[in-house]
Amino acid sequence: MKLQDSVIAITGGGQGLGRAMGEYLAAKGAKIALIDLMPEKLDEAVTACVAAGAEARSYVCNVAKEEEVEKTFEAIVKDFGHLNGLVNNAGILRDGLMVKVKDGEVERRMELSQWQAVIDVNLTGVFLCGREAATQMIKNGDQGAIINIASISRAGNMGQSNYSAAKAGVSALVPVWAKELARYGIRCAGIAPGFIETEMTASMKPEALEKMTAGIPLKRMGKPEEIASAAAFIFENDYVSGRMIEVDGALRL
Ligand SMILES: NC(=O)C1=CN([C@@H]2O[C@H](COP(=O)(O)OP(=O)(O)OC[C@H]3O[C@@H](n4cnc5c(N)ncnc54)[C@H](O)[C@@H]3O)[C@@H](O)[C@H]2O)C=CC1
Ligand SMILES: CC(C)c1ccc(C(=O)O)c(O)c1O
Repeated sequence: MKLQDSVIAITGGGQGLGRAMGEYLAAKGAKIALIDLMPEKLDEAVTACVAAGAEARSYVCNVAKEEEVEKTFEAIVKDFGHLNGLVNNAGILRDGLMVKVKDGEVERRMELSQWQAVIDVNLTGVFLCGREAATQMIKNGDQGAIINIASISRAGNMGQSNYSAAKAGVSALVPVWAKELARYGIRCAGIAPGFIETEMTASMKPEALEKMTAGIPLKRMGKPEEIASAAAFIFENDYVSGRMIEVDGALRL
């Protein structure tokens, strides 16, 4: 698929990896629909995509709300005329151990609300956006690809019952959708990033950063552009489908 003039929707596009992917794909000529909860962040990200050389629009939407997601994808096709791709990137963290023994007593540490919040956004949100993107693409006769952003934590990371379960789930959806949607000319693939340089890691203490990077075989965190270039590769290579790409500097948790 050629990125030039393709229409790509990106959830969680207001900041971080979503914004970086928007700018990268915009520089390759794609038209970008950025979806996020935060209007101010969306405005800044749209300006950055336009500066990178492409048409871009923003859509305020909670990916965990079915009705909002349906309206958003209808609006994207109405505004741009087409939809050729989706990056399911929006995600949140609410880390915590499941249980802990304190003073000889077993305490429940991960609240159901903490579990549910992450499942709602990181798993249900991916399902809803994938379903609506596929619906609009098929109705409109548009071919293209859906990319699910997982994490190295999909293999199971301590303190991340909710997050690891959701990221394993979105990875499992990749071959399911690749098989179900191939007949409509829609591919599906995923990216599982390791630690990537973001605003959060930039604000970490140097000692903590050093300790974290020391455990990565490549001895550095990834850059947002390195995730964005993996996304561009998936969109541009028409024989990539049903698989995960791991971009993690060879780290294993
Ligand atoms: N930063 C990292 O090192 C890694 C990130 N990831 C994954 O990459 C993705 C992006 O991560 P970052 O850019 O670091 O996160 P971030 O927190 O900087 O950005 C996430 C964006 O998603 C938006 N968002 C959150 N909940 C939403 C909802 N319900 N509806 C719509 N938008 C919502 C936020 O407003 C924010 O703009 C996530 O799925 C994350 O799990 C995976 C591995 C490593
Ligand atoms: C534990 C993994 C590598 C990780 C680290 C940080 C974030 C983040 O800041 O969003 C993640 O989403 C992760 O999956």
